[in-house]
Amino acid sequence: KRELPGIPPGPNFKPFLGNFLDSNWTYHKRRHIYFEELRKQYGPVYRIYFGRQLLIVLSDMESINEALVKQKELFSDRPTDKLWDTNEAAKEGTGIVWSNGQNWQNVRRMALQALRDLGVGKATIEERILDETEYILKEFAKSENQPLRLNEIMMKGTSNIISSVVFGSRFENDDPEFTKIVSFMKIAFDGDGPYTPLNVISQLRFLPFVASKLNEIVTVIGEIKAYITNTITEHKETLSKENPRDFIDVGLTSMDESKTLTKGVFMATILDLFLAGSDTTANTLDWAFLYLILHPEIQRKCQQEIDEIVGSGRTVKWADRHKMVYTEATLLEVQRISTIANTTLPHTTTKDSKIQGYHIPKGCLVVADIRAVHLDEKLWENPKQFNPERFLDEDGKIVKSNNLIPFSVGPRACPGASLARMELFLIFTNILQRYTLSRIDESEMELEGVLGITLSPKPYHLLAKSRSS
Ligand code: HEM
Repeated sequence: KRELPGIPPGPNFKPFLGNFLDSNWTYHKRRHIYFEELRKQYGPVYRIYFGRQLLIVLSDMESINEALVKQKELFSDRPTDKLWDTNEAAKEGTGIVWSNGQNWQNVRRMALQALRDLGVGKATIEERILDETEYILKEFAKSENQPLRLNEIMMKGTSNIISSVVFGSRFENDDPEFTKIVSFMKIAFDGDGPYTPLNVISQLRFLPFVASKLNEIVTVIGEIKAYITNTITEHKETLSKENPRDFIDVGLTSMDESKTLTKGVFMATILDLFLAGSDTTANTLDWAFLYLILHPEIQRKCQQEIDEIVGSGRTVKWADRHKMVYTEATLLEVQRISTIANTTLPHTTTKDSKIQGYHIPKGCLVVADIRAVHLDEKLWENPKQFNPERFLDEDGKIVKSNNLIPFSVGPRACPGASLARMELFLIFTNILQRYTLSRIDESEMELEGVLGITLSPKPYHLLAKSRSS
């Protein structure tokens, strides 16, 4: 119970459990509010104990930059050895999210290069996103004038975009295998992620209830891996190294050339792209439409801009975004105010260091509280108010802000940011071009959010009315 001298301040804690009961019980699904309270009490750099692990929370731009950018060599590792569940999942190799050192650099570089070669930021990926948007719109058409829940539709859409980038094909929305994979991802993201009680008391895994849940997870991951293995086998037979069709082709080529990219690492990387790329983007869209329903005047302004710049005769394209400043500002404001990744994933320190004068010991856990930066009153006027205009200057141009960091900063920052931005813009605008969304039940429209690995809106229904009828 004796603390190291000079470490950041923080709340009282219990032996063995640390502050676990507060973060997981008192603030169940509301850890973001717990962090908000702690920041008020202890300032922007504070500590809690997650079980026996010291966890440092950095919750202003200065401390985040000081750690993740200025001391990036010390703060860019993941605490793979300290988290029981990730250790378990990584038995056959880690992908991008949970690798460290040279292995991480190699696999991250390979994935980024592959995404670039396959056309993220270029027309190829745009076509895949627009194709998938048409399927999303078909789901809207099926539920016209009936209560509609966006989350599953968006999850299937964003997973299918990753699928077409990775496998070169999409799943049918009513394919039971696909529905199972998507609901598994949803369950995983609704859980506590790195804050799972198993990381405090790993023996909990022997309780029958927990053991059967873990077995279910192992079974679904096994099925996903079997699917990936089959797809890899099929791809091998038709592979042309000069013309990679998708991520699997790029991976197969790199596997031949590099020893670090083993089959286990490649498999884990594909799982990472699905897990990190589907729920995050789907959730941001879910928030975006919730805010538009609550602010019909902002929805109208976005639609007016779409009508003016594109009209109704063709789909909205990525190149249109330069002229659609109000819509761009609205999407930036959604990312600021909802901050679906309320904190970064856990980082760890490879040496003792100092942040804002505090001692940060080697091997502790560190997270950046992105939500705290996005709601910092020193950086934003009325931060809890939804106001796209804050991202527009007097000449109606977009104001770029270094304080908007939904994808984190430093070497661990999200490698999927370009893909995500493209998806957000194309799906958001093409839906608004064809549908007007409105609220059904006011009591559902809560903005506090429910925290799993990401922060999602409390499930809500909306009404989608075709603009052409
Ligand atoms: C709006 C959507 C998204 C948001 C807000 C988001 C946000 C983030 C954040 C905050 C991190 C953690 C960075 C850190 O620990 O410092 C992260 C990591 C990551 N994201 Fe995203 N992300 C999004 C979409 C995507 C997409 C579409 C992909 C894949 C194509 C993706 C792949 C990854 C991967 C692989 C990592 C781990 C990076 C590493 O450890 O080196 N993300 N993302």
